[in-house]
Parts: sequence; C-alpha cells; structure tokens
Amino acid sequence: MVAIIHGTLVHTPIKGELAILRNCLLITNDQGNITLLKQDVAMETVPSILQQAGLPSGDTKVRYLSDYQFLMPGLVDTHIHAPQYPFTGTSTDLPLTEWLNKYTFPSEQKFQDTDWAKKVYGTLVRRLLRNGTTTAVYFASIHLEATQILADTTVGYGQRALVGLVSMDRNAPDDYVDTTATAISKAERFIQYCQHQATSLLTPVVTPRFIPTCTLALLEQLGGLARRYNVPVQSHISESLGEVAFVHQLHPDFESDATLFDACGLLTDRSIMAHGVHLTDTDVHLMAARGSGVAVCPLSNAYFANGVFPFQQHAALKTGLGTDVAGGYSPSMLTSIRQTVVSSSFGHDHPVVDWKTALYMATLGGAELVGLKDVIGSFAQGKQLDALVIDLTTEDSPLDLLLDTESMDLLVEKFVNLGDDRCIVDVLVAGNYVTPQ
Ligand SMILES: Nc1nc2[nH]cnc2c(=O)[nH]1
Ligand SMILES: [Zn+2]
Repeated sequence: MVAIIHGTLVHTPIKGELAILRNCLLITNDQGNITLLKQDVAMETVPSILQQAGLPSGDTKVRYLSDYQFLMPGLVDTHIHAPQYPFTGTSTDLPLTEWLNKYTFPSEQKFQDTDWAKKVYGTLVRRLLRNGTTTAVYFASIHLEATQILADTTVGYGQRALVGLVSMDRNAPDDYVDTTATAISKAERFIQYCQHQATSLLTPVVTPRFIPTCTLALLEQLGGLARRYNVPVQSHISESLGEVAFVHQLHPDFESDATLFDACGLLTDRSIMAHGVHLTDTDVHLMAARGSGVAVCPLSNAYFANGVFPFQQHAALKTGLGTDVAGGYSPSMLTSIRQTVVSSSFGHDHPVVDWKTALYMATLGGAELVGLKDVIGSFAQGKQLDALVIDLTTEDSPLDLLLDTESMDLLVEKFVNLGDDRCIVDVLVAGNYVTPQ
C-alpha cells in the first residue's frame, strides 16, 4: 500500500525550530519510504502529478487534509515499562526502592501468566498507538514467553518497537529474580527470537534493569551479548540520590553508574539510559564520548529523582523523552512533553526547554537516541513515514479555536498543550494506517 497525503506538514528538523510545509504532497512506496515530498502543490494539480508518477488517480486514494488538520511525525516513547501498565495512574506515593518492592515487582511478576500478558499488552499497544506513540522502547519483565508476546503484539498492531527482556539476578523478590546463567540464557534467546522475525519494525534490546539488581558478572555478560548480537542496550542510570548511594555501597571501586556500565561494555552508541538526573560532568563526558544518550522521563523524575534533569549542564548528551509508565502516571507522550517544559523552569525564571524543543525530543531527538535518526522523526525523502494526522476541529475536540487569526504555529502549540487522542484521527507507521479501531 502506498500512502498519499496532501496538506500541511509540521515537524522539527532542527532542535527548537518548527518547520511548516504548506500544500505539501507526500507519497510513499509500498515499503513506507517517502518517495516524494513537495511543497506548494495546488490541490488541483495532484491528479496529474500522480499520473506522471505512475500512480493513476483512479486507483489511488489521496488523503486531503483540511485547514485545521496537519501531519506531524509520530511520537517516540524512549522509555516505558509494559508490565507496569495495569497500575498506571496510581501508586506514586513512595520513594523508588519502596515503590519497586511494594507495587512494581509484584505487578511484573504476574506476567508469568501468558494470558494476562496477552490481555495487558494488547490493551497497552492499542492505547499507545491511539495516543500517537508510533515507536516505543519497552522494558518487559524477566519472563521469556511474556516478553515474546509483547514483541508479537507490537508486530501484530504494526507499531515500531524496541523490546527488552529484563535481566536481574539479585536484590529482587525470590519469585521474581533469575540466576545469572538463566538471566543470560533468556536474554540471548529473546534476542534470537526477535532477530528471526521477518520485520524491520522490531528490535531486541539488552536490558539490565539497573545496577542494584544485577551482579557484575551479569552486567559483563550482557555487555558481551550486546556486542556479539550488535543490539541496543537500555537501563536506568543515576536516577535518584538513594540509587546512587546504593551503587556506591555495592561497588565502592567504581566512581559512578556510568563508569561501571562502561567497564562492562554497556555504554555504546546504542545505549538508551533512563533518567541520568545525577550524572556528574565526568559521566556526561564519558557517555557523550561513547555516543550513549538519555531517555528523560520528567514525570517519574518528579516522584523519584530528587531533582530535575539538568538540560543545560547535560547538553552534550543525546536526549529523548519517555513516559516511564508506571513511574510516570500517563502513557501519553503529550504529557511528557508538557512536563518537560514545566519542570525545566524549576530554579529559573522561564522554561529552559520550550515546547518546540520538547516536541523535537519527542520526535527526531528520540529517533536519534534509539538509532533511527535517518529513518523516522521528521519528514524527508527516503525516510519512513511514521506520522499522525491531527485534526483540531473534531466534534469532541478538547480545545477551542475562538480567534480567527490562529497561525499554524499557534495551532500546533495548542495541540501540544491542550490536545489529546481525540485530535489524533489517524496514525501511520511505515506508511501503513495503524490507527486502533
Ligand atoms: N522509574 C523506574 N526506575 C527504576 N529503577 C529500576 N527499576 C525501575 C523502574 O521500574 N522504574
Ligand atoms: Zn524506568
């Protein structure tokens, strides 16, 4: 199926800048790659352009966008815990370690039940697509079968996904922990399972939960897997003061989370490290040198991190945004974008991150962090079409347009600050319509 769309396109090809392409004609090939992207095309001329491109207008359906509709890149959630979805929106009343023990590990442990996994993961993937998340970087649980179900579910619904089986071999409940050998064996089998799927939309990720729940032996062997199979890595890094202190106690020979991860081969140019609020300047330097980046999760940081991600101080790092469900209460990336802006003004007299920069981080910045900068995140010839059709005038729209001089810039800002899934009328991944029914 080719996708053909005519109307206004908006994206952030440069951090902090919104580009508005008017009267744009966009065509994909049947692999979902953008083959034509042309501005200032009058609507009446579209049929003849299609004819010239060998796409007879009678056979192809053109999506014409109205004046209050626009196409924008799909949102990239660079950090979300799928088995925590059942308790999303609740239970954020405790510090990190207590929260893990009281709510999180018990919720994740239930995914040994594959029927539960099918039910929850189907619901979650549909919810994310409905909210415009076209790419998600998932932590699953320690269960191989349930993690395979998560991978299958993303493939089934056509979402682009990076999926990690969680590795832990200590400091976790007796019924929710593996031996080192079992953890490695499961991680390897999951990578092989994904690499044998006939889709380019699914990528396996080596996923040590965080340093406190992994022995050094496990971390070293996971570093070996990442290298041997050439796959990305994800974990949590320097998230809270308590976590940083615990790692110092466990590993007094290492300066920090970053130096330890690096010693184990887990800081690569494909490492997606969540939080990073308490990275030192030396850590930032090291991570930048390795090409590793941070999934900034402003909602869960507000609960657990004892601080706000210091965007200015850590500017050398690649940064994307994550919902961090369920440490973050909302599965919508729009909430993460807003919380990024709001929390960035803490300690300043204005937001250090404006909405355009936050939107960049939720699209092209996230794409760069997950190694897909040349594939998704903005519109360009040769890139895949992962996109959202936004309509600000749906019958049940959550926002009102009362001024008759709303520029497209202001309309996009309104959507970013006030919009929700009611405004997202269609979702495309790799040129296919994947909007949940
Ligand atoms: N926010 C968050 N931090 C973690 N650190 C280790 N596990 C987790 C988790 O599930 N959520
Ligand atoms: Zn997390």
